[in-house]
Amino acid sequence: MSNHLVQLFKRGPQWVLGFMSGTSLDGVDVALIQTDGERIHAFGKWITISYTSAQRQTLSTATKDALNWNWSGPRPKSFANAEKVMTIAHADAAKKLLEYWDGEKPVLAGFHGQTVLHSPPIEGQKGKTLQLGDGQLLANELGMPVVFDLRTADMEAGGQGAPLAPVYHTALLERAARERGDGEIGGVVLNLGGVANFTWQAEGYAPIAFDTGPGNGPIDEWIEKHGKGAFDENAKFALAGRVHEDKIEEWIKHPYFHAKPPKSLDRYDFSSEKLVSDMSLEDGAATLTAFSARTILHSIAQMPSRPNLVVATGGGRHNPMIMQYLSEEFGDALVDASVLGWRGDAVEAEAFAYLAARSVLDLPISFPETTGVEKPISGGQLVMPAR
Ligand SMILES: Nc1ncnc2c1ncn2[C@@H]1O[C@H](COP(=O)(O)OP(=O)(O)OP(=O)(O)O)[C@@H](O)[C@H]1O
Ligand SMILES: CC(=O)N[C@H]1[C@@H]2OC[C@@H](O2)[C@@H](O)[C@@H]1O[C@H](C)C(=O)O
Repeated sequence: MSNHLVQLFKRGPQWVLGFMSGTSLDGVDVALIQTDGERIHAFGKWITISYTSAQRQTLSTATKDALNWNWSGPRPKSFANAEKVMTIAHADAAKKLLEYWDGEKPVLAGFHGQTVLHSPPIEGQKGKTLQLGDGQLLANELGMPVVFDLRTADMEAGGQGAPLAPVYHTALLERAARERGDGEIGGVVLNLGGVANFTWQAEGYAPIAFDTGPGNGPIDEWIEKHGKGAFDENAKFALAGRVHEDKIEEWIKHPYFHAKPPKSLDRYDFSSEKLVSDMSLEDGAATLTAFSARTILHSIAQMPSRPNLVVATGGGRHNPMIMQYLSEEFGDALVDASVLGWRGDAVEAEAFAYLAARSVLDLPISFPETTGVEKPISGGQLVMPAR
C-alpha cells in the first residue's frame, strides 16, 4: 500500500490532510494542501474546531500528569483516555472539513498528535518526546492512510525532535518567490504559538530554525489563572499594564537565550508562575507579552543577516502588543501571512500534511540546521485503515 501511495505521488501532486493540536490546547486545526512532497501546488480548505471544555480539561490533566511523571515509572492512567478523546476529535474535525470539500479526495493524512512532554537531548544524551494520538484509530475513522509519530525518528537520531515545520516554511517561501517571480527565497517565517519558533532563510545558507522561547503560553496561563478567559484577547490586559523592564533584563540572561541553535522547548519550560507571580494582572500580562516579543527579536538578531521579510503566522499574530514590538523593529518587512495568500492559523496543520507526503516518499523532514540531527532524515509511522 505504501508503494501504491508512492506511485500516486509520482504521477503528480495529491491532496493531503494535515492536523495540528497545539500546545495552547485550544482545538484541532485541520487543513488540506495539494503537494508532491516538494512543492505546494494548491491550498485547500481548512478549519479549526475548538475543544469543548470537557475535552480541554482531559488534555490539560494529561499534560499536568505528564509533567509530574517525567518519564519515570508507569505511564499516567489519564493518557489512554486523553489519546482516545483527542483522536476522535481529530476524526470529527476532518469529517466536518470534508463535508464542505468538493475537490478530489485526499489520499493521506498527517497527524501530529498532542505533545504532552518534550525533553530535548542534553549533553550527548538522546531526548524524548511524547505526542498522544492513536494513528490506527484515526486511519480507521477516516478510511485513509495516516502518518503519525513524526518526531521520534529525529530524536532517536540525536535531534531535538522540533521544530519540524521549517521544511514546510521553506516550501512556503519558495512558493511566494515563485509567485512574485523574483526567485528570492529569503525571509523569516515566524510561528507565534504557545512556544514561538521561526525559520530563517537566505541565499547561500541552509535554513536555520529553532524555538525562540515562550510565545502565548505563559500569557494564556496567567489570564486563565485570574479567571479572565483562556487568553488576553487583543492584549486588553497587557496594554493596560506596565512592563517591568528590570525583570525582562534578568530573565533574558537565562542560558536558553544564549545557547546556540538548534534548540527546542517544552511548553512549560517558561511558566508564568515562576516569572510574574507577584505582579498585578495587567503588569504580569504586559511583562509576559513583552518578554515573548523581546526573546523573538533577540533570536532573529542572532541570524547571519537581517531579514527583509518577516511573515507572522500562528495565533499570537492577533495580539497587537506582540505585533507592535515586532513592527517597531521590522517596519514594512513585517507582514501578516495573509498578505502572501497564506492561511496564518493553518500553517502548522498544512505543515503536517506536507510532512506526511514527504514521509511516504522517504524525503527528509528534519535537518542539522533545524533540529541538530546529524544528517537530514525522514520520519513518521504510516498506518493503513483496517478493512
Ligand atoms: N485576538 C487575540 N488576541 C490575543 N491573542 C490571541 C488572539 N487570538 C489568538 N490569540 C493567541 O493565540 C493562541 C492560539 O495560537 P495557536 O493556535 O497558534 O497556538 P498553538 O497552535 O496551540 O501553539 P503551538 O504553535 O505552540 O503549538 C491563543 O491561545 C492566544 O494566546
Ligand atoms: C515538541 C512540540 O510539540 N513542539 C512544538 C511547540 O509548538 C511550537 C514549537 O513548540 C515547535 O517546536 C513545535 O511545533 C511545531 C509545529 C514544529 O514542530 O515546527
